[in-house]
Amino acid sequence: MRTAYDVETVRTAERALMARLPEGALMQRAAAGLAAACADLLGKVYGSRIALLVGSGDNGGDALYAGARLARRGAGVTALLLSPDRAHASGLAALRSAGGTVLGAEADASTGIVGRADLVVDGIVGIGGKGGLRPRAAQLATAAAASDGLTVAVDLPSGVDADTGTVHGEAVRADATVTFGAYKPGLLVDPARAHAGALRLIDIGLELPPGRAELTALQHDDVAALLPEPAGESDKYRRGVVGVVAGSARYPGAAVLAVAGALRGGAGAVRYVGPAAQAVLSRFPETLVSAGPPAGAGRVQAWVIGPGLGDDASGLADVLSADVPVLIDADGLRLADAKTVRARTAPTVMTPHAGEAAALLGVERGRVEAERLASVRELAERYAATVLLKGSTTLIAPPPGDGDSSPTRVNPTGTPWLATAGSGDVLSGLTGSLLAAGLAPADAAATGAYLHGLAARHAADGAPVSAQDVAAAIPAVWRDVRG
Ligand SMILES: NC(=O)C1=CN([C@@H]2O[C@H](COP(=O)(O)OP(=O)(O)OC[C@H]3O[C@@H](n4cnc5c(N)ncnc54)[C@H](O)[C@@H]3O)[C@@H](O)[C@H]2O)[C@@H](O)CC1
Ligand SMILES: Nc1ncnc2c1ncn2[C@@H]1O[C@H](COP(=O)(O)OP(=O)(O)O)[C@@H](O)[C@H]1O
Ligand SMILES: [K+]
Repeated sequence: MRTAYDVETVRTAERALMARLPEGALMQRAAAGLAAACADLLGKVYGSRIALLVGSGDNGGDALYAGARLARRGAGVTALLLSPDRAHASGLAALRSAGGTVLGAEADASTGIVGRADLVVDGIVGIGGKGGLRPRAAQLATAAAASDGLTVAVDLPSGVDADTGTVHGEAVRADATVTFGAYKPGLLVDPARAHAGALRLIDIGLELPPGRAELTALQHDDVAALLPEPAGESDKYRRGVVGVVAGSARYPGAAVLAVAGALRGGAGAVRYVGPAAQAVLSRFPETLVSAGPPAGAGRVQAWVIGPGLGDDASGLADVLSADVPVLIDADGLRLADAKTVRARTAPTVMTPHAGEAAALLGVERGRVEAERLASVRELAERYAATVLLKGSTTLIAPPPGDGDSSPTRVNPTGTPWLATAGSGDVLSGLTGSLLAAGLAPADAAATGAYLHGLAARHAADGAPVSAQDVAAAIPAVWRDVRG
């Protein structure tokens, strides 16, 4: 599991550790890790040209000390100082005595040092950054973007918000980020994540309380432990039955795709209720179909409602009053009333994309995309539901009061190839099936998103995919995760 902590928690852990260590020891650990990562990226340190972008805080100190280490290995290192009189004094001394050059940031305009560097080290700001980059810092970020060399961010790409993943104006775009002690939420959530490049975590000895994590990302082992597996005494009912209320005369395909996802999600049977039964049966004869209403369809352990429903709200009351987990997607999100959802006693999972989330929150889509973490948490609170916000970073927020041990999850497996019509329908069926198989709501949502993202990568393999391809690839990635 990857775990991210907010700045306040990291600072507290740093203080506790610093009190036990000699002065400067922590920064030396950070700088050693940073220098090693830079050397890996460069391949050959001797003779390389390195530009350090140095702000006035400890982030700049890390860059200066790492620069000194690289200068001692034969690199030509130049530091560009944003505030010469406030730059980290002992870091500066170390760089100078290792043979590095120190200039004011304005020197870049006349010398073009950043543009010609093999490696640009962004030590402008780290977790002490506030708001958007100030104009001179922003100029350096622009110069780094235009450089021929690679850019490594120290702790965080300067200009992104560590706690929220928002980006205010110009920010450094790194090829890699070397972060210290713990991942910060902004490194895992877009739009900031897209600025971070490849992540490398350096252990500097911080002890972080697991219960204070802001964000977790499941990895193979975590997901493998959650996947349902039939036991010897299983039958189709014990494995769970998922009911799917989806599709319409206009959108029969949404029903087919939701059922396609559901059939691969571990439930023992899939019931389909709605007007697209012929389309579903011709593609998946194993589906149990009925014309409705949902209450008359027979027993189910979880419902999925919404994909391709159009304006048909007729099944909604039955489904929302059922005492089993319900996943609401697509048109269902628009049709469901917040009060009814809040009043449910069994769990509810909602799966909006940014546009749907914006409509539910009454804000512009752009705001949801800029503030994904705040948006998903706000929806989870409003609806007292587990909310899975889809998109370039898929986030899963549990309802408030779900226990401190349940932080927001971020899915690490997505791919932009998933942005294809109908892939969300596959995800809702898949996740509903995992709910029916007995996974807790946040686990079902995180596992569904994980498998769905991996399936898209597997199916795409560098080429466009359709939603059907994604569904068909689920068994292969399930096997892969089980290892
Ligand atoms: N505290 C510790 O024990 C350790 C800290 N480390 C480093 O220290 C960093 C934190 O250092 P600081 O607390 O000094 O803070 P930073 O160096 O991140 O930033 C503070 C400085 O940046 C300036 N600044 C803030 N917002 C700005 C903006 N929008 N535009 C331009 N300049 C801005 C401030 O004036 C201040 O001088 C970490 O990110 C990490 O890189 C590491 O050395 C590991 C150990
Ligand atoms: N840029 C992106 N990067 C990664 N995944 C994406 C991106 N854009 C969309 N997705 C994923 O693609 C799927 C699209 O779902 P959705 O928007 O509901 O489409 P549809 O309604 O056509 O099924 C979601 O799983 C979402 O997370
Ligand atoms: K930085």
